[in-house]
Amino acid sequence: MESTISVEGLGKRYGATVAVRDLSFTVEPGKVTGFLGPNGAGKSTTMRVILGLDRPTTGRALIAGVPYASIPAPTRVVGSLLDAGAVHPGRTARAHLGWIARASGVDLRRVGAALDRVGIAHAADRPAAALSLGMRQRLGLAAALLGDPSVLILDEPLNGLDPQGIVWLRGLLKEFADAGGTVLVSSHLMNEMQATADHVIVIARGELLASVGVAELAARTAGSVRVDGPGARALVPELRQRGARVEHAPATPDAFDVTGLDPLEIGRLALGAGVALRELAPRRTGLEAAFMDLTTSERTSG
Ligand SMILES: Nc1ncnc2c1ncn2[C@@H]1O[C@H](COP(=O)(O)OP(=O)(O)OP(=O)(O)O)[C@@H](O)[C@H]1O
Repeated sequence: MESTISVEGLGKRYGATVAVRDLSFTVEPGKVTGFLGPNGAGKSTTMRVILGLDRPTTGRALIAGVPYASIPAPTRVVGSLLDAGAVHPGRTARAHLGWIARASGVDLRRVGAALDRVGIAHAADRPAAALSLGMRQRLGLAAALLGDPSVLILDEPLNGLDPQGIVWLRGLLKEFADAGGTVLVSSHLMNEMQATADHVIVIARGELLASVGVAELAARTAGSVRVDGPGARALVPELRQRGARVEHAPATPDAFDVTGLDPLEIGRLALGAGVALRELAPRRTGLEAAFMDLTTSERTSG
């Protein structure tokens, strides 16, 4: 079954703090949707409301057309990971999943498969307190996948994963989406989101800033290129003349960050000027630069 998440005019207030205001967006099946925003933007709050863990002050959030609380067997429709620390420290990974399976009417035989799928079968009988952060994150993912859901809602699932783990999770999410699943995943790692997400929803101060395809957003903003070499300074006037923004890289004698020209154009210019470079490398990806632009202008205008 394919399930869309729709957030409609959502508002959430905690006393005097407005965590989310009039937020509307949809998360489509068949795609990985990144959920981005600075600290305190309201991402976790929105995810908790979608999962029925927090009551909205205004508006609503629906999964496949109904609120989470109205889904008859929710773990079979929605898998979630909000806080990987939320495991009883004395309970083993296997017992933790067994407990969730029993509580949600999932066949206990799925536990072993889920442990295998997230790569912690070898640690299945260790108490949760003896698992590393990355292993607890994988256990949380196993719990999310246990009911074979069509929707995944994951809050910062990359936290604590090693580079292999990050690549593994990227593959898992893409596969899940390719099979028609709906994925909403928050992260602060822009490079990773650019590699993983098809679509991003960007919020700040509880408000929607953008809901857009990753490629489109990344293309809107050029990333910066680090240009470093003993004679690089000589290139600066020419770079500026061609419309690039050039900033001296902090704490370096000869390095500059150039925005608005691609590395090949800069390389040709250096070649023409006979300037040797030790570094000519994209630094910020388009998504990271776009995120900074979006959230910084919001901060200064707000
Ligand atoms: N239970 C709560 N009680 C009071 N204020 C809260 C509560 N939960 C969240 N807030 C406030 O709501 C705002 C949004 O927080 P939220 O955790 O949703 O942001 P976030 O985008 O997930 O941030 P981060 O990237 O830091 O995890 C913050 O100002 C936060 O302090």
